[in-house]
Amino acid sequence: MKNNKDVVVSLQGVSKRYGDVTAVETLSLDVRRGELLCLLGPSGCGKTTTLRMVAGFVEPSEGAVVIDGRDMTREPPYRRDTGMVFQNYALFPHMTTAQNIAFGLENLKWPKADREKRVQEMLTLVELAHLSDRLPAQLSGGQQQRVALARALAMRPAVLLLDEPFSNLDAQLRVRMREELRDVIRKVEITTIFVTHDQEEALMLSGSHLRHEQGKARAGRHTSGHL
Ligand SMILES: Nc1ncnc2c1ncn2[C@@H]1O[C@H](COP(=O)(O)OP(=O)(O)OP(=O)(O)O)[C@@H](O)[C@H]1O
Repeated sequence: MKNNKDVVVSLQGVSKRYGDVTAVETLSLDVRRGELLCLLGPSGCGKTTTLRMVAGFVEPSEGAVVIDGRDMTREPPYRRDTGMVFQNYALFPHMTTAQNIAFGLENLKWPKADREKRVQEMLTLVELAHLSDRLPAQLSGGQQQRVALARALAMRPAVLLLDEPFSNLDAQLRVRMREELRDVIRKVEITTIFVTHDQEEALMLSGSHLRHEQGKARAGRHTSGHL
């Protein structure tokens, strides 16, 4: 039997409607601690909306979003203990690599020395220590993606959320970045939800731990299990 303490994210009958459009319909799923869940499906099937409901950027029309056992359905993003990497990275253009990574830490009541130490740890993790003073415009796409990942992980969130993070990269770099991301996720052992429309990407990232959510995101229509 599943131990509920192991469930980090639980979507319970979650729907989202925009007027006549139903983006997500009564979706229920659990993500356990340390699990990497790929949401895989064609454009428009509701993957991004699902991820945004977990992050708190979109409020469900129905259902509940439970994170670490607490009902977060009506809570704002900053209270949810999630870190998100967006398709376009959403880095602050006027801030250096180190400043971007430090951004979320400013709101924590950590001593300055601890914050600086954490930024250094993150720079090392994503191998960007030598580029810590560069602005995003002076970085390659892959490097920007790594800054976004480091920023999302810096606050030690319970859940890492990734929305097609490689979509702006060329094919060769995409493959390399997938491997890097998989290594980083393994190293920090973080619970992760990854959105993609690319089956190869989903398979490569989740390996033997693929839980496959394909087609329209609806309860009863998604298959779940390990491939
Ligand atoms: N703010 C919005 N207002 C109205 N309709 C929306 C809004 N956001 C999403 N939708 C609709 O909801 C459906 C699901 O969108 P969503 O972005 O979640 O899909 P997706 O699977 O992530 O697609 P993609 O892979 O293209 O990003 C689509 O039909 C979309 O047009």
